[in-house]
Amino acid sequence: MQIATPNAPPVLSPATLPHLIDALVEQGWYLGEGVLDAGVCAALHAELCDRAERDALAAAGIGRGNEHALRRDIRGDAIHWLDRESQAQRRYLAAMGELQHALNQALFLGLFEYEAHFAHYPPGAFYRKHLDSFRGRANRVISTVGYLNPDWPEDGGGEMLIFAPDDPEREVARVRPAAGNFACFLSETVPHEVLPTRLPRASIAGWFRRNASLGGLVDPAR
Ligand SMILES: O=C(O)CCC(=O)C(=O)O
Ligand SMILES: [Fe+2]
Repeated sequence: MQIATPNAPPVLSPATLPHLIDALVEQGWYLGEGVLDAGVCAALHAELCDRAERDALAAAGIGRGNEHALRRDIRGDAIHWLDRESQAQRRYLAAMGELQHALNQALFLGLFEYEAHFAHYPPGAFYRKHLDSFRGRANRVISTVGYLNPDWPEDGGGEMLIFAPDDPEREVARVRPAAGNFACFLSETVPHEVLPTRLPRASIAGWFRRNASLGGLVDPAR
């Protein structure tokens, strides 16, 4: 049971939950603008910038377990897995716990775990079009992205594009990585991409997982 800070507003406003669930069911993705608490975004942004300045981030790779590989031609961010170290992280994770509960109640998804990392994209970095999970390896079910950048200018770049599940060439939405914005989509079917950023770009990417360990095979967490 998460102990809430007295009088702290919820990080993800409860009023967004019904919209989020409807959008996931109808189109497979949800975008909310200004739905994350500004104070928590600012604290998380400061924490990530501090890590970036201290070189306390790891180059992000693709693939999990033994297949993990660094591919600068595919993604150029640097990451740090959330570890509950700060109050802001604990509040963000508590909000994702509430979201997990709401998704399980409404959609019977059996989500049992959430993993998330900070991501710092230096100028010029991007993440090519991809899916977050592959069919048949039922692990990541729902993806979330929370954006942390204050005052993102129109020409800042770094937008995330979402493509139609049934037509990966058709763009259906794009989100500016401005603080407060939040995206949520089906990990197995929704292609998405991060355009090259012009400014340092901060986000938290996270995934709700189902337990995918089968027949004694270990399912690597990351
Ligand atoms: O930061 C974003 O907008 C999305 C990142 C992403 O797609 C991922 O980390 O899998
Ligand atoms: Fe992704």
